[in-house]
Amino acid sequence: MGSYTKGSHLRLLTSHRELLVEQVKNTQCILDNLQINGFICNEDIEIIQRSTTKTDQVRKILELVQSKGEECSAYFMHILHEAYDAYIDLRPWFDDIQYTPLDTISAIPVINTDPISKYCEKLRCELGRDTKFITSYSKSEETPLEDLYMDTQMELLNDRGESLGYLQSLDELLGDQGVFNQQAETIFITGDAGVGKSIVLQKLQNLWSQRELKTRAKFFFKFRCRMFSAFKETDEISLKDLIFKHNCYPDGDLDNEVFTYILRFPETVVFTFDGYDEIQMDSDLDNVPEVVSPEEKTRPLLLLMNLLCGKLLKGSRKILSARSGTEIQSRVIRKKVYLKGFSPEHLKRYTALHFPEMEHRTLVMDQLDANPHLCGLCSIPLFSWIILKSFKHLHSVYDNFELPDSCITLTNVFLLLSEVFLGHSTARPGLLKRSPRCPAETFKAGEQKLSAFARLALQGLERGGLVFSIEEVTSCGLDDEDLQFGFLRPASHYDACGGSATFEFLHETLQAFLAAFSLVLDSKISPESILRFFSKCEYKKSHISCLPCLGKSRPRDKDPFQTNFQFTNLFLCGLLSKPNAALLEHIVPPASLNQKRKTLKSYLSNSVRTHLKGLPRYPSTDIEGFKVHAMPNFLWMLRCIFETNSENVAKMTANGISADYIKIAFCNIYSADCSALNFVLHHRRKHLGVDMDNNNINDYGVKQLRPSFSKMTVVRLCVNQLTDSSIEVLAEELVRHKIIKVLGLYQNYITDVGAKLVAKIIEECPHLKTVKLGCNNITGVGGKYLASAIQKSKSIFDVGMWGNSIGDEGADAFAEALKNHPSLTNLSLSANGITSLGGRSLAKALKQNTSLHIFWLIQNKISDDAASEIADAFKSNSALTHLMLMENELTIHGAKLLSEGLTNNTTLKEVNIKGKCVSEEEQQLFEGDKRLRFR
Ligand SMILES: Nc1ncnc2c1ncn2[C@@H]1O[C@H](COP(=O)(O)OP(=O)(O)OP(=O)(O)O)[C@@H](O)[C@H]1O
Repeated sequence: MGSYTKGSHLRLLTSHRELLVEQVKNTQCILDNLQINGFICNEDIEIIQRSTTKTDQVRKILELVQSKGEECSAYFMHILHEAYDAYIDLRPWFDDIQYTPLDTISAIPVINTDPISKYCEKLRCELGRDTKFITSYSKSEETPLEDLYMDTQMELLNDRGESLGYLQSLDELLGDQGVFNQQAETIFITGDAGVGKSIVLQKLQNLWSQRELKTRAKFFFKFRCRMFSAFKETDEISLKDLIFKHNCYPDGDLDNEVFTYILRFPETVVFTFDGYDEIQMDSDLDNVPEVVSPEEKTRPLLLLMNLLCGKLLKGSRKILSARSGTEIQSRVIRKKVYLKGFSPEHLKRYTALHFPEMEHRTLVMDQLDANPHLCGLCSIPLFSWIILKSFKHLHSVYDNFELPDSCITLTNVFLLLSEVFLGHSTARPGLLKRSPRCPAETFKAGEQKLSAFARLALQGLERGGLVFSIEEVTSCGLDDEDLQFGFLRPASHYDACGGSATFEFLHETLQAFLAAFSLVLDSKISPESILRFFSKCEYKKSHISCLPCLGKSRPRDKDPFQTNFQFTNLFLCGLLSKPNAALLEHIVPPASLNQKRKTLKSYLSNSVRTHLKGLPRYPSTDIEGFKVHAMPNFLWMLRCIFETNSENVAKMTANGISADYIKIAFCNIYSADCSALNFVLHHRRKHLGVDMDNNNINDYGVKQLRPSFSKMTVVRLCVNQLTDSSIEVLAEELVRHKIIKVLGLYQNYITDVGAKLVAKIIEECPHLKTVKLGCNNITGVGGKYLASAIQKSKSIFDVGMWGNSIGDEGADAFAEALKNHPSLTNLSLSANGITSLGGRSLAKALKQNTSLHIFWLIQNKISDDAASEIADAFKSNSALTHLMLMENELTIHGAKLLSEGLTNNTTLKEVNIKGKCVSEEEQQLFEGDKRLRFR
């Protein structure tokens, strides 16, 4: 509506009367404001309150304000608009009518006297304050969330872990997109350590506090799951305690109106529970004893379980986050979002946020571009943050932007962070730039403090603790001043259930790093006992099944610290690696370092050997030979071997895979892991097929794998966010080595540019049998390149193009390829926008084809116009066994022609034209023809 004319408010109230009567629940706030500002008197209020129901009262109020004229009507609307939470259900209406108050009206104040909205306001205010900054390593460095937050890749998954596409904005998180279980109420966010689960929740909370989240939720309660393990065993709390005592208290709510409202309208409540993996418990969401009453006190964990299962406060929305690998029954999950970190494009934008000055940004970007492994690490936002902060540090200390080594490992990243922390505190003000210390000097100078932090971290890890009391901190030899280093920060007040101050490490991965440091630094820790956390990560034989990593095996074995142990082991490998010896020797006696290194290497070799022997073997369907399925901690083994930098262990691993094919699909591999994979695989003597489908590899990962492509006969990289730049690398390598048999690139971001490169691979690789290119962005142009290459290939057997858009132009080209093709047996051109025009060309080509057995053309636009040509092809074609034409535009007329055509053909087993264009009665006409199918 925008600008309001005389009488327009009056008219609006008349035309939207029913909506207002239905949506306005609180009359008191309206009456209070109308009275305070002299629009109505006591007598008016008494008359209105004589009506017994709320809807009648609203009707009376509407009559009254309209009878008082335009100004009163305008002010009435202004109240509804300003008392935001009291009338939150009207927000879409205000958007619809594009409401803007008149200047004269907006000058009249509105007080929100509704106790519910006063509480909402308090919640918004507290949440806004708590979520304003991204915590950093020192108070002075804290950055406003809005300055550094970037949406990451948020993939929706179904209950089988299959992709349902990506969320475009955080608003969609609470929406219906991707819901696979309407009955369940918990939205599950998962992802690796440091990928940004907490930050996503923080952003969501912050948006809600600013009223920028598209939701009608009036209440938003945030919790960290670790709080539920922090209670004493005997502690009992009720739902009311949980939200009021442990979150936000409703001031002056003597009549308990807020809680009563929450119980009446649970759908107005959103809870976030961050870090479910941090909970130490033995409970199973399947067998949760019911807490019947919201007032009843019970064990806090039980309360949480009941909320998540929807047994308590049914109808409220819950968002739960946990690290990947944490299992929760699908029954409880409404939808699942998997965070995949920064894409290359995100990383560019994130770098720009850190380096607003063009000159610096370019220097940093150049270094990143030259180092795909570093970029791979940067796809995890936490590592990205550390690396970019370190760049800044290097610049401030040494006046340059160069990182020390071209192949920087995760251990190096954390060493750099420690150097920054130690450098901050041991720096002599004003002298820093003129006399920088080298890393060894910085570590030597900070050795004592580093040991103290490391001791504390290890103690925590051993007792399963992430939060430390001040007594624990001081008993390790750390004082108040040491808190300024940045390693530790005060723990959020939600964790301290009323107790005294507590602290936590900047991030759990930093605690894991320091714990590993303690294992190396502490001379009292024997070489054998540095291996203490490996045994906690070993997988019991009974859990080894044929399922891939994200299958039904229980990777966590109920230990909430599993990934922290894995990280500690990884950092131990990194710290004891040869390249880091030069630094470590300044603070650890070389003899001790050597002994520990030897013990670790021999352990690693043995466990890799045992692991590889135990891998289940199956006959491969892609190529001749046997296939092994990697087990969940195979990836961690690879990571450890890479950190150790031991070529011997890598060689042993590569050649110890006693199969022709390894499946590491659905293993949570991200781009930086490809360096580890490559570190091992490039040592392989024999050829190997590698199935890496459904991971998070992207272009950086493919670049890292470059040397290993010389060994690969199968390259499966489906669903990995690859663009044409990956295909460039693949084309160069695969064409150079010419051993490729199977190339899987389904569901990536390949365009015609990439299609041209794939065509080159098809043309020049004489053993290539299978190419899967479905669900990319290939048009007729790319289709032509591919078809022409397929035409020339004598080995190609199976081609999948499902879900591109090659259209009739591409279909014509494929028709040419089909004519007299010697080997192409399976082809899918489904969902490619092919009309009868293309359909006719393909049918004509079939007359001259003797190789194709199965032809998928479903979900195209082929109509009866092509039917006679297809039927004609049946006469002369004697190779085709299955023609799949489901969901095209064929009607009864087409069906008749096809049926007649079939009488001349004995090879076809099925022609399927299932779709909406032939009615059930019409289908009955073909009952005698078993080969023409409609379902
Ligand atoms: N979307 C983002 N935008 C900007 N920075 C981010 C983003 N996500 C994460 N970060 C950076 O990474 C750090 C770690 O993120 P966060 O704590 O959310 O990870 P997490 O997935 O919860 O890790 P964990 O499983 O270990 O708890 C943040 O403190 C922030 O500096």
